[in-house]
Amino acid sequence: MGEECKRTSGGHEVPEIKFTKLFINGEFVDAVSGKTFETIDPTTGEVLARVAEGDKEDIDLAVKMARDAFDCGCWPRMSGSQRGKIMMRLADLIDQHAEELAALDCVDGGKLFSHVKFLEIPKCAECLRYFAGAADKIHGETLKMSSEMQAYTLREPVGVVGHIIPWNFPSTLFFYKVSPTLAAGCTMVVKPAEQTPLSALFYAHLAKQAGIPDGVLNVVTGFGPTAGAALSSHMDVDKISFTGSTEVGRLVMEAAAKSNLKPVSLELGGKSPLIIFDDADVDMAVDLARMSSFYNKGEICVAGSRIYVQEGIYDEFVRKSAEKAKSWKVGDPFDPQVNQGPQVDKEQFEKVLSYIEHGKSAGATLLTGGKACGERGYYIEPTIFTDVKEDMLIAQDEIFGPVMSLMKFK
Ligand SMILES: NC(=O)C1=CN([C@@H]2O[C@H](COP(=O)(O)OP(=O)(O)OC[C@H]3O[C@@H](n4cnc5c(N)ncnc54)[C@H](O)[C@@H]3O)[C@@H](O)[C@H]2O)C=CC1
Ligand SMILES: O=C(O)/C=C/C=C(\O)C(=O)O
Repeated sequence: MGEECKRTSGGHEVPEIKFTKLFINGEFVDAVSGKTFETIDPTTGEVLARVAEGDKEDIDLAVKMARDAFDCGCWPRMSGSQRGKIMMRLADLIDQHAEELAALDCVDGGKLFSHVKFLEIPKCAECLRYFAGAADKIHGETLKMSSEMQAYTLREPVGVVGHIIPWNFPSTLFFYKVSPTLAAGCTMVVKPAEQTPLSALFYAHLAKQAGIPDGVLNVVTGFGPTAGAALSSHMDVDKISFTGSTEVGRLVMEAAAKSNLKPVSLELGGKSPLIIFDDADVDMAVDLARMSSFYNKGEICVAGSRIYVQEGIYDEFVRKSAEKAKSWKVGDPFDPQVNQGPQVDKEQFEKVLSYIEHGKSAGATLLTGGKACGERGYYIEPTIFTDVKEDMLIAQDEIFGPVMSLMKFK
């Protein structure tokens, strides 16, 4: 990883953390309050960096800068093809820094380095390129109203957009939100999750290098109830987009309704079922179920963590799933042989362990796993329960951890 590598995590080198301040109007600045917060390396539980703690005053400043940038027209009135060109440059810069960016999400969020480097970061660049291509194809419609009259529609940028990002896919979800916003000609304030603020600040730096004008993309790191709430209730934010828990999604919608009735996009939790019938290829189904439940340590909104298996193949499915779970390697997320790193933080770690305890006390059978592992950090064994009943919490709640619940059906 070159000369910048100075520290170690799980025995591997990680890059120097260069950006820890808020990014407002094209500059890295301290929070108005001067406060900072710690971001933790989940492989060790130790402090990785101190990051500026933005709150309402910083959000106000960032929104004002985003408004000024919108009103000056430098971005919304730039031709779509020119905006697309700048977005393409940003995509190229992301490709060039893939290793460093992947290392940041790995140390900050416990994500697998190889997955982030070879899957997520390229997907972020692809997402930008896709929307860069769309930037000059934002069409309206022409309607013939009568022989004398025609009506037409124009699509216009909505204005200043607020984005609130979770910690499970800090890069992917940053670009799922930021790319279409840039393409449409909007300006924005992004609030990354407090657990994983580092890559967003690096993206802000790259955005400036790519030529995105000052004030178009602002990043305010900080906590949900302060910075996040200030963004969603802001009177001068024209639209808010949020990915995270259902509980906070409700708060965001309420804040939007109570302030300026801004439109809201929410991407929330889930408890996706997999339904596996007797005629399925059992080996393939076992592999897919394992990936579906344990991918990204189960920290994904589409985790297929409740699995219904038809009675004819149930016993075989259970036996093979137990074998496969045992070969699923948990450990240092920089190690290419490892399948699963640590949960993102102590809170999630404890929450997942408490669901496991709940499953046991509710009468489900613990087939494999069920414990924390490793000498330090927030690691949990891939865990499978059988004999799960519909009304158990482990079959109802989004666990957001490596826990699979198996249920037999006729
Ligand atoms: N759909 C998804 O991808 C995600 C789902 N979750 C679910 O939520 C559970 C709890 O995780 P948390 O980190 O507590 O999620 P969360 O919903 O609290 O956090 C997500 C984002 O919302 C912000 N936020 C928190 N409170 C806010 C508020 N009052 N106003 C505006 N923004 C606010 C946070 O700072 C973060 O940026 C997880 O166990 C999981 O079940 C969590 C993260 C992502
Ligand atoms: O598209 C992906 O690779 C991952 C997306 C994850 C989410 O949207 C989520 O967990 O909320």
